[in-house]
Formats: sequence, structure tokens, C-alpha cells
Amino acid sequence: MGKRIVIALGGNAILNDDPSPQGQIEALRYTSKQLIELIKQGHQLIISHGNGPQVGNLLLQQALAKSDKNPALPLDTCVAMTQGSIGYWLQNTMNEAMVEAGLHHQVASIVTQVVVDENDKAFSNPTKPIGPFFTQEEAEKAAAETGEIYVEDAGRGYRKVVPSPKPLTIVEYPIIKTLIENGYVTISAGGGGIPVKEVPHGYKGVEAVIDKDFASAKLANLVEADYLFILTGVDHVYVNYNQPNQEKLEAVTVDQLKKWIDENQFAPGSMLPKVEAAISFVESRPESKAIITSLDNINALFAGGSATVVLAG
Ligand SMILES: Nc1ncnc2c1ncn2[C@@H]1O[C@H](COP(=O)(O)OP(=O)(O)O)[C@@H](O)[C@H]1O
Ligand SMILES: NC(=O)OP(=O)(O)O
Repeated sequence: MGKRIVIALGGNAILNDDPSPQGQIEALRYTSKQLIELIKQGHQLIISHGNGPQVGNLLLQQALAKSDKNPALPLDTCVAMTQGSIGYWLQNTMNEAMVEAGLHHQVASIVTQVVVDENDKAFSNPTKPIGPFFTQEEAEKAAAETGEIYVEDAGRGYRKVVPSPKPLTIVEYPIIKTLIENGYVTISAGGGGIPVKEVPHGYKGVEAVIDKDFASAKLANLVEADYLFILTGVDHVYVNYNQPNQEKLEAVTVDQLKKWIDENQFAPGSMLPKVEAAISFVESRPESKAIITSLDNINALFAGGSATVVLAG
């Protein structure tokens, strides 16, 4: 029986070594072919994706090009722009894959706003890495010149960090749910969604980048998903990751994961938010499951393979 699955696409699924538009489309073309297999099996797909590298690059372009007649655009607008560009590429590659597979589902990207609390302490403590990686020397120079904050990102180099408030709700979720229930494949909450605050009569953008794993967990709760799939660069979450005694996690409970979080087993800015997002989803829907694995492993998983499966309890 078909399941309702929110799929959060991580860096590897939307970007490879070639950051050109054509390179990103190629990455999405490969990803779409994998995702189609789930549609063939009768599952409903609610796709979301990251934008960390893309939104950071777009901000750099704003700074380089800005003039009185061509002002730099604020961060919430840059999130909307990357949500739009990645959604545009992905809906086309999904449609292509659908036609090749002889399927007739239609795909829609939804400009998605995510409500945050303007008093979230994240605004005074930026932690979300975006954009390219720099050496320590380059990062120190950029920080001195711009006042921006750069931090070391999970052993991979230095990156600019921006505020990343927690998602409270998703403005367009009733529309997304209606589309899914009518057989459409949706792409929404891209880049964690456009961060907005509630104001009288509507919403106003705030400068931040929401973590797409937390936004996807919120989306999965709101659309009453059976599964949240968080796709990333590894087939499993590990304890003692990259050490001789590393151990892959298969079926794990929330209580076990919380113990390992207390032992700092998961790197902040990379695996920790995924684990926390998985926990928040299964805590909000204890009958559902969250799965952390790679894109290439999902079809094997449905055929009896192994991944990190997070269960309530
Ligand atoms: N404990 C861990 N278990 C597995 N992977 C980990 C762990 N800690 C850090 N990682 C790294 O975190 C990466 C996922 O984070 P990241 O690349 O930032 O996410 P995304 O795929 O969303 O872009 C994995 O590919 C792996 O290299
Ligand atoms: N917005 C966001 O979390 O993007 P990444 O997953 O690319 O960091």
C-alpha cells in the first residue's frame, strides 16, 4: 500500500562537483530518476531540498553587483530565489523522468513561507553554514572586512554562518496537502522555506536560513506523512563516526539517539540537525518513521535493505 513520504534532498542529491546551472540540473536529473522508482511503487512524494551552497553563493553575487540602481537583495528574498531556481530545475527533471517511465503524475513547485519567532535566540547566535568553504586565513580576512561570522564546518573548512530559527508552521501547508491528496507530486519548503514573521494582515520576510531538515520535519507532521526521508551523503548515521570503532545505526529509538546527542556523537551543522529533525518528526507522529540514508540507498531499502530508521520511544 502506498505511503505518504516527505523526502528532504541534501547537498549530494542536488549538487555535485559542477556548480553551473547545467551541472545542478544533471545532479537533479539523476536524483529524479531514483525518486521515480518510489512513485512507481505507488508512494506519494512530497519533496523538499536544501539551498545552503546556492543561497550563500547568491548572497556573494549580491554583494559583488550592488549599486544604487541594482541594490543587493535581502537574505529572505535570496532564499525565495534559490527555492524558485532549484524548484524550477527539479520540476522539469521530475517531469522528464516521469515521461521516460510512462507515468502521468504532474509536479508543482510551491513558493513556501515558513513562520519563525522573531525573538528566536538564533537571531543573536548565527549557526547555519551557507555558501562556499574558505581557508581559515580567507575566513578571518572576510570576517574582518565585512563583520560577518565564519565558523569551521564539520572538518570541511570555514563557512559564513547566518541565523537559523526553528520553523513554527508552514503557511502554504493546506495547499500542499490538497495537491498531494489530488495526486500531484509537490516540491515545497525548499531551502527550509522563506523565513517570515506574522504581522497584521499577513507575513513579512526576516533575514535567516531555516534548516531544511527541521522544515521538512515540520512539513511531514503537517501533511500527516508516514515517513520522513532525510537523504544525505551516507547510507547510515554512525556513532564514533570516522573512528576505527565506528558503528552504523540501523533501527534506533528516540531515547537512544538522545543519549548519543548528549555524548556529542553527531556533528553540529551536519548530522546533528538531521538527527534532531528525525526525532522531532517521530515525536510529533509516533506511528510514523524517519529514515536517514543516501539517495542511492532508498530503493534498496524498500527491497529489504538497511538504513538508519528512527522510531518513537
Ligand atoms: N555521526 C555521523 N554519522 C554519519 N555521518 C556524519 C556523522 N557526523 C557527521 N557526518 C557527516 O555529515 C554529512 C551530512 O551532513 P551535510 O553534508 O551537511 O548534509 P546535507 O546532505 O544535507 O548537505 C554526512 O555525509 C557525513 O559526512
Ligand atoms: N536550508 C538548508 O538547510 O540548506 P542545506 O541543507 O543545503 O544546508
